[in-house]
Amino acid sequence: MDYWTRGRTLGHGSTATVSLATSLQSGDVFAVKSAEISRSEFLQREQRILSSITSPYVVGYRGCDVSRENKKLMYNLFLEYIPGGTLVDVIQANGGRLEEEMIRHYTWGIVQGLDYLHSNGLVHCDIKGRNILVGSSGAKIADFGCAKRVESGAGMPIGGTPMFMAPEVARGEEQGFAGDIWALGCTIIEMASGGAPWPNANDHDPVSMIYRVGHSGLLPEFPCCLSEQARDFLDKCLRRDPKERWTASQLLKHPFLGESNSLSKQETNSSSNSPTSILDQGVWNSLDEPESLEIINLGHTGGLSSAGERIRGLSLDSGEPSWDWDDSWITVREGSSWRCDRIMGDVEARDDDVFSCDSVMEEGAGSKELLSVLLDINISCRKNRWDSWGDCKYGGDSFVSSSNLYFDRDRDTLLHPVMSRSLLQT
Ligand SMILES: Nc1ncnc2c1ncn2[C@@H]1O[C@H](COP(=O)(O)OP(=O)(O)OP(=O)(O)O)[C@@H](O)[C@H]1O
Repeated sequence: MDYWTRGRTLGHGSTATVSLATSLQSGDVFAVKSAEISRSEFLQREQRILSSITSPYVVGYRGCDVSRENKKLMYNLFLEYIPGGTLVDVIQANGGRLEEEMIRHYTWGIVQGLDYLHSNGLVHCDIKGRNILVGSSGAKIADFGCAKRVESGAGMPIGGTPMFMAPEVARGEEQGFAGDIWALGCTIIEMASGGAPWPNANDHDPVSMIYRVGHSGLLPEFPCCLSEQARDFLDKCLRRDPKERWTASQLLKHPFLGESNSLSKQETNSSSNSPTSILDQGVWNSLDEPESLEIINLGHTGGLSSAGERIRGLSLDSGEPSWDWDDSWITVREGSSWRCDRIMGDVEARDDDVFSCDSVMEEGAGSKELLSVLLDINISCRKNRWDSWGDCKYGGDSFVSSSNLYFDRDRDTLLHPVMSRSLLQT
């Protein structure tokens, strides 16, 4: 890609912003996922993975470059533009839940994608509706910022979204192919119910979420609207023991996908980019047409001016659980630790204070057992009170997306999304 211009924003994650773009030579439209180069570790990891694979069920790779915009060096990953939005957008556009025929259709595409990835030794690690894009031929797996190769994955931190984590992943034991299958099961629940796989869980409280998934012995509730066949499929995905879960290639032969699946097969055989089914047509009609592209000429970024506004923008626009942004947060990176100069309840936090799990647990909610394995966490807390776990932030040497909680096992560190956003701007 030689010369290109950036168009309207398609979406935000906290690791990157995705915009529409157009090639000045060919006029081709594509998506560009960009992050400041100093904060592009996840994006570069995604580039390494996407550039090595190609499948109709995975968002297509189109190249990468580095640009200078607003005096900043940006790392850009070029992707196939998928106009239908994410699966979550499609669920919302269909009144909050999908009919079983649509669930079958999208599930078939996701399982095809997983079968391809797994047979190439790749684990996605963050399957969920928000990371599935919907094209004219069905579902395509996107957002490979957490993905890893099984042969090199042993030393890598566990990543993903707590609400979609398999029990063995939540316990920090392993994150393999079977973890993606569990997350697929959670995504089916998302499609069938329009809600979270653990409906009563507090997704602002990721630590207790992880504890519940990993140690409670419970399963997410199966939506009652599903047929027996679909419930049986779900049962094969949501086994707590990863060895009992079916593989993607087994799932492709399950009657839920194997029978009466003419829609999926017919669409895969089509090379057209236009919607080819009534179902898709409904989706397209409900979504915005792309706006005309605005040339920015690699030297201008429009939009939000101050760092604070940009942070708030990330917080508000991500569409993820609304992590509170509060100006009373002060987090400063200093050496390898984080400091906070606020008074919090009975505890005065001084620079570089390190709170033990016990002192935190006096005020924190639940999950002591899990925290006991996370020693020496550096914690900053909001002014005047210890809040729930969802409002605490945990130090570490990385940054993450608004929806994801990263668990850095080398440093025994949990990273909280709010902190990631402040990290992005400091
Ligand atoms: N190829 C694409 N075509 C169209 N829209 C896209 C494309 N890739 C991403 N998007 C939009 O941009 C949003 C953010 O993309 P993505 O999830 O890849 O970013 P991220 O920074 O990795 O996010 P996260 O915070 O979930 O890790 C998506 O939810 C989607 O709305």
